[in-house]
Amino acid sequence: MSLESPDADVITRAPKVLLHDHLDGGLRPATILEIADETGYADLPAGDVDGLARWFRESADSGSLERYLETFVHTVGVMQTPDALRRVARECVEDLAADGVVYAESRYAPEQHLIGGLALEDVVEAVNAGFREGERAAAEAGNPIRVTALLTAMRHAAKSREIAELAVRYRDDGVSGFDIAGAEAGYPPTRHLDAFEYLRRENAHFTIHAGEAFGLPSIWEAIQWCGADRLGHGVRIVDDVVIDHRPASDDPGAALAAQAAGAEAYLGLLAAYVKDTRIPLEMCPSSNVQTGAADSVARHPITLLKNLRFRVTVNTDNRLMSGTSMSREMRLLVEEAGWTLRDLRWATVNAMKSAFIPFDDRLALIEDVIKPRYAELGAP
Ligand SMILES: O=c1[nH]cnc2c1ncn2[C@@H]1O[C@H](CO)[C@@H](O)[C@H]1O
Ligand SMILES: [Zn+2]
Repeated sequence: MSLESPDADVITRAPKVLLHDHLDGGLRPATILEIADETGYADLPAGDVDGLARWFRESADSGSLERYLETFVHTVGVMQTPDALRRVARECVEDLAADGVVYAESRYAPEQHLIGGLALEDVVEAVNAGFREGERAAAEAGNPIRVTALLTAMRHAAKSREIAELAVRYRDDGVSGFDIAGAEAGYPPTRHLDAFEYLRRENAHFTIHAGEAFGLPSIWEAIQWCGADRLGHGVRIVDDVVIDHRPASDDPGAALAAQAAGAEAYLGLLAAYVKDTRIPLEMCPSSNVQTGAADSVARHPITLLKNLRFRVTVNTDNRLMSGTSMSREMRLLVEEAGWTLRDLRWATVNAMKSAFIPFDDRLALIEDVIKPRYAELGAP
């Protein structure tokens, strides 16, 4: 085993922190089939586990965020009863724990789970019950994990204020924050300013999907108008980084090589603000390759931003649509972008520092779990 290039086994054993994972993007294919059968959902595009898994991966591999998002119709379609929501949430926790995740924030949009007649509160309570069951099962299996929920509002809809109020109502019951998601182009974050201003008055936390399918204006609004604590993706911040007299986004591979060879990076005012105020970037390499926000993991801006010491974190986004896991995202970064075990530890500590749970809880996980377990793996 080498620190420079940790192998798959070491990566699986390493403690991980996951801030950006959609509950409705991480179902087990077998579970989708079983719930569809039980609830009479007849629209699934495949009738067997392998075929369904392949359909999600291939359909999400479209180069467009809008088409990628169309695949969620089937996961959301089978998440419309309390039993289904509880089961999906429990399995999510078990799957993350088995992959070495010790703390996760799992997000979903309650407003998308009302088709079967549930109230917003029913949705949150069913998911919370599943998370608690999953935590108990994981602890019994020897993989303790803590999971909190982020409530997402869909950016094309008009429910953000209501969902923000729901997040505040459940802040002492398993919900740690708020998010907006969905198609980015045409739906700027300021459309939901009322929700964000309300959350700030309530001293609540939120992240915003920004700088994924749309560039700097979206990131700027998310931070300077809305006051986001973190950025979902934020990859396009590289549009505001110049290396060798060219925006790093012109040719991310060349920019990375030039920076590694010693070329200075010049940050625009927005990039400097994001870096200087340590705004966490919830980066999701495989997802971005599928939606066309990056052309490969090797050339994904995450590595340049890590080298420039932005507060980078590694995330899965949608495990089902990307056929991925935290271990796989980390393995790809090691194998294709030269990340070391130290880099993985650094990103993990970054993520834990950036979580929406109280500071003392974050510190305890860093000092009592993450650092000692990385030390055992040989990364002091
Ligand atoms: O990468 C993404 N960008 C924007 N929206 C997303 C992404 N992944 C999932 N969702 C959207 O978030 C909803 C709630 O979880 C999902 O239903 C999907 O529509
Ligand atoms: Zn996302």
